[in-house]
Amino acid sequence: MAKSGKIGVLLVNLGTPDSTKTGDVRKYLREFLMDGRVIDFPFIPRWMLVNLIIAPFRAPKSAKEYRKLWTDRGSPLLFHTEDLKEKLVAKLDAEEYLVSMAMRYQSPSIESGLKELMDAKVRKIIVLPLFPQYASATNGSVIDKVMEIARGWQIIPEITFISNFVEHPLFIQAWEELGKEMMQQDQYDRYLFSYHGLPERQIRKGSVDNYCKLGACCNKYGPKNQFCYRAQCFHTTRLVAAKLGLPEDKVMTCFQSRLGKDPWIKPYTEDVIKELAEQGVKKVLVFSPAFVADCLETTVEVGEEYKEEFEELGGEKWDLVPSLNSTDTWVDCVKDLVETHS
Ligand SMILES: C=CC1=C(C)c2cc3[nH]c(cc4nc(cc5[nH]c(cc1n2)c(C)c5CCC(=O)O)C(CCC(=O)O)=C4C)c(C)c3C=C
Ligand SMILES: [Fe+2]
Ligand SMILES: [Fe+2]
Repeated sequence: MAKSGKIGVLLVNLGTPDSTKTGDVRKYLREFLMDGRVIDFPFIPRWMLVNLIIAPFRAPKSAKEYRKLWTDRGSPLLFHTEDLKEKLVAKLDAEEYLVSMAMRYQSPSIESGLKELMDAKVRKIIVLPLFPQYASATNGSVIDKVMEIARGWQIIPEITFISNFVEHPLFIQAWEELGKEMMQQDQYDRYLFSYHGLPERQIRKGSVDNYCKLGACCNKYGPKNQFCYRAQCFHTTRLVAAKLGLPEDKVMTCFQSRLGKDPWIKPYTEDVIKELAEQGVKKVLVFSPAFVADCLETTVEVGEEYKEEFEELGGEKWDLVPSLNSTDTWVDCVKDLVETHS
């Protein structure tokens, strides 16, 4: 029998507040941090921590940060994801594919993205969480949410989840091209790859047969640690650095954006900045390849706060490689991911 209907594609990024008002930032933080895959505590302690401590105290501070980031088009995370979707639509066969876009938290919701696809009676859905390295807090959470929604449908079409795309050649090439452009303009003493951090506990919980010890084990990426976020980050660094021909002793991987007092995966970006300054390093180029779109964590945290820290400690140049956003090679990467999972 001939197949009927298009293939639906759902692109999902993390989410961002609806505006920079403290109330909207608080609403966003509450939804985000009440996700049991993000703060992986039992419900009551999580509720108390989020609603009595983090949301009330962090919201005004975060709102200020978001004001530095906001543009005429709103939050970069959101508009870059919209641009990515539009460019993907232009490259895919319109007879075969229908693309929608959603945010895991706030708007547009995953419910609305899936509804658009289901209303068009798609025969299959491909879900692409826009996080290159798998983490339960991000990719896992998107998959969980889609399954929760699909549970309520009478007919559940075939659904394919793309778990991660850390090794996709076009993902690596897209970073190579952006890095090259920066390196044509200046020369650097060190190349820092700063990824979003995760609580160490979350890596241990996902470690198969207790393999991951959060040490040198993560320097290799293979079947035994294929879901280890830390190992995938180190692997990304190696692949991008090799493509750019960067000398091994000038490349470092580190982890940013810690929240709370529990240990997060190391080395911490703040510590590495201090070490570099102590060694007399003057010029640093920073990649943030856990993010596919510029956002608070790249533009403000890396591009402004870490830069200030480095310069206060004697550094002279701290440049951030812009994110993939909706650059051509990245759009080609997403197109290829969709077509190979069709
Ligand atoms: C690589 C992707 C991400 C992982 C893994 C991740 C884990 C994670 N994040 C928090 C807490 C916060 N993250 C915040 C912002 C934020 N996080 C990501 C991506 C990952 N998070 C992005 C793209 C953004 C930026 C969103 C934007 O609007 O630009 C924030 C909010 C900002 C702030 O108040 O500082 C928090 C809080 C935890 C706890 C966690 C893993 C457990
Ligand atoms: Fe985060
Ligand atoms: Fe590991």
